[in-house]
Amino acid sequence: MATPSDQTSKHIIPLDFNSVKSVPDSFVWLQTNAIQSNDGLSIPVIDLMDPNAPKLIVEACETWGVFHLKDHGIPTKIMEDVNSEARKLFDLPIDQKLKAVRSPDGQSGYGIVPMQSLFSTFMWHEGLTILGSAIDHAKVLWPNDYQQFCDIIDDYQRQMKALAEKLMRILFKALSIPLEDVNWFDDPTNSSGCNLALQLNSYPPCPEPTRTLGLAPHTDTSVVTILRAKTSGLQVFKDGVGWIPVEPNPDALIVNLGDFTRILSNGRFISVLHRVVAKPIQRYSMGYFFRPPMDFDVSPLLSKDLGQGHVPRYRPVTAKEYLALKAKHLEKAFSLIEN
Ligand SMILES: O=C(O)CCC(=O)C(=O)O
Ligand SMILES: [Fe+2]
Repeated sequence: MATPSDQTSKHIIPLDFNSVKSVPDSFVWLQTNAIQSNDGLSIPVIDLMDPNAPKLIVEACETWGVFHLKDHGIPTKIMEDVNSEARKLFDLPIDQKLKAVRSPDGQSGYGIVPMQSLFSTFMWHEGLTILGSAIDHAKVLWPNDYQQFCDIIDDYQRQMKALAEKLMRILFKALSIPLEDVNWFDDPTNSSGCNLALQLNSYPPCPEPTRTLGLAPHTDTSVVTILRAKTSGLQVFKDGVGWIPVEPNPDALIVNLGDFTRILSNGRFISVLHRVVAKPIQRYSMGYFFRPPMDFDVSPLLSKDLGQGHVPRYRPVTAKEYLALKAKHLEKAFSLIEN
C-alpha cells in the first residue's frame, strides 16, 4: 500500500481532515463569490412524468446544461441507503480507508478526486470511485461485513444506468442520433464496456470554508452525470451571470451534461462548468457518470441533422483520446478538437 510520503501518492491520498484546525496553505484557493441564492436565478426543475418533460429537458440542456429532475422513479430509500453507506465509509479511520486506496495508474478506489493531478492546489475533499462491482473495495474496508455495501451500490448503479439511458434516449432523439448507430445503448450487461462510474464524495466540515474549495471548477467528462446531494455546496457557472448556488431540492436529482454531449450535439448542449464550495458542516454527494466505451468515436456526425449550416464544429475523437486530452489540458481540450 502507498504511504502519504510517497511522491506518487501526493495526488491520491487525502489529508486527515480531522487532524487540522485551519486550512493548510496548499489548500488555499482564491475564489470569486457566487450570486446570492435569493436573487431568483436558479436551475430549472423538471418533472420526468410531465408529458412536456422531453421538450423541457432539451431546453434546459441548451440554456443551462444542468437541471433538477423530479419524479425520476428512483426510490428515496435507495438514495438514503447509499448516503448512509457513504457516511459509514468516510467515518472509518484514515488508515482503514487507505486499505482501499486507488493505485497510481488505477481508476477506482479511495482517494483524492481523480482530477486533482491537474491542479497544484488541493481540494477539501475525499472520495471513493467505484467502477462496476464494489466488492474488492468493500472486502478490504469491512472484511467481515461487506455484503450490504455491495448490494446497495449494485442496486443504485443499476437504477442509475436505467435512468441515464432514459435521459439519453430523449437527448439522442432531439439530436437525431439513431440509437442503432450507438452500439453501447441499452446494453444490460454492459458487454460493450461503457465506462460507468459511481463516485462517492465527502467534503469534511471545514474550519475556514471561504479559504478553500471542495472541488475546483470543472466540466464532467461524461455523457450525463446524475448527482444526489442533500445539502448545498454545488455551484454552476452561467455565462454573463457568474456562479449560481444549486440549492438542494428534496427527492430531486441533479442532472448535468458532460463534454461528450457537448461534442455529440455540435455545441448545442452545454457541458456545464461547476464547482463545490467548502462548508462548516459535513457534506456527502454521489455522482453517477455515464461514459461511452473507450474506442467509441464521439462525433457530431452521428447526428442525421447537424443543424445550421451542417458544419461539424468538432472533429471525431475516441472517448479514450478525449480523456487523454482532458487529463492534460482540462477545459482547453475543446479547442484542440475544434475544426
Ligand atoms: O458534490 C457535488 O455536488 C458535485 C460533485 C462533482 O462535480 C463531481 O463528482 O464531478
Ligand atoms: Fe463534476
